[in-house]
Amino acid sequence: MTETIQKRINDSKAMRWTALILIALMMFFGYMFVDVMSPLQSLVEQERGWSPSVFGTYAASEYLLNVFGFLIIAGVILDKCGIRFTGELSASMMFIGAAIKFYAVSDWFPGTGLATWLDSWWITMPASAKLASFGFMIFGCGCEMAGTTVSKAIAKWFKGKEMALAMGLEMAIARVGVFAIFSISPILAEKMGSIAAPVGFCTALVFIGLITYTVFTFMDRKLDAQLGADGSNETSDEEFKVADLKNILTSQIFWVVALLCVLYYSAIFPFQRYGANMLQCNLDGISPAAASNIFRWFPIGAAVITPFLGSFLDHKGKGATMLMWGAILLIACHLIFAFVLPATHSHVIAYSTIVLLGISFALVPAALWPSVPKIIDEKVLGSAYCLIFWVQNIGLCFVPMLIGSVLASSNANNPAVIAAKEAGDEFIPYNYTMPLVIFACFGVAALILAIYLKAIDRKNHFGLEEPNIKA
Ligand SMILES: C[C@H](NC(=O)[C@@H](N)CCCCN)C(=O)O
Repeated sequence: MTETIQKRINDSKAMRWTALILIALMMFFGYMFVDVMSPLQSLVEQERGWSPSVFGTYAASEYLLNVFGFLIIAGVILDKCGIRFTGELSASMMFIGAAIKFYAVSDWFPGTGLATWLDSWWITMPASAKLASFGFMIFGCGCEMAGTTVSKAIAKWFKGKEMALAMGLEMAIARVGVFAIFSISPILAEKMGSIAAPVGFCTALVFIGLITYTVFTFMDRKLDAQLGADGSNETSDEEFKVADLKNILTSQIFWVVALLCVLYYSAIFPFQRYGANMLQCNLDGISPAAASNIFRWFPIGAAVITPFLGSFLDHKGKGATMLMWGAILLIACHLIFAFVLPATHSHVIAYSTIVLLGISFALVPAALWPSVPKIIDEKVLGSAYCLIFWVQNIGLCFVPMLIGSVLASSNANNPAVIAAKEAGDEFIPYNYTMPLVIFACFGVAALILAIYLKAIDRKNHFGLEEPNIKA
């Protein structure tokens, strides 16, 4: 008797990579929206009166609801309702939040009753900033929930296949989005004569992301029909129970991964906010544009290398070792920025350290996210990703504030800073040594956790050092 083996939609290379492109586009547009206002800080100050501290509050609002528990609920929604519903919900929240922020910075908003009311309390925060922060908070919930949904979707579609390469490519595409918007946003704002133009442009792109994800859901429905699942919890036979969260939270390896994640990313994303200014201060006050030109090799370097490292992980493994090397490079780079760059003012050292940091930023994400399905039961994978993001978001929300205050206090008696402020100079030559040492300390703690992770993997055989594709 001949047995016919039913081919599934994700067995076709073309189909699973098409699925990846469709979901990665949602994240690409999402990451563009996140940073659309980052290069416009001074313009927003001129046009809408947002001071640097208002800008900081607005930036933190992205993570606020997530930190106060939304991401935990998001994990339950993801595991209970599946990747189709949660993806659509996240993309819709991203679009609604984006549209609110667009309205807040548009010329239609000032003079309305809502604007007058919002201006009547907490007067240091303009009405436009309050409403934009509210929109960004909703967008941030959608975007982080989408990030976890995408990881779970890739784990489902690429299980036993090129999973790490697919996750690496998805992250690479998102990083290209950051690079692209840093280049496009100032041009659009200048050409259209308003900060609302790039925000409106990216809001439209976020809507396109909602459409591409919707197309993916039709493909995923087909995969479920082939898997014989009912579509509510697409990948698992067993029903998810909220009580399962207890198993995650009491798992030692979960906490090792979550803490490693928050420590590592706290030395990356918050650094990204200060990086260009740090280069300016250490390279004899080069222009902000010249500093950005050096700094943008960081996300682009990571984008180019991440898929190769993902492919390496698929075929050769060594995930825990990659995490260790990523942390070692992170420590080395921050120490070079802290001590070698201020002493040498060398552009060659600046460029090569940025490239090294890009390699680190490829090593850790490429190894970290595909390792989660190896240590966590599939039916609670969504909750596990969300809980890791939750712990990480706490760091991303508060570390920039910590770094900002350390930068201010460690420069309080800096004569060059005092003189520049007294002279009313636009450029303030801050000394970044203390914040950079803090970033390096995060790296040291992440390294210790990576070494520990490798040890418990060796003992418990989680397979972190094993390839995803078995020959
Ligand atoms: C996949 C991973 N994403 C995250 O860690 C997000 N929780 C944070 C994204 C922050 C963007 N402002 C990554 O991008 O490596």
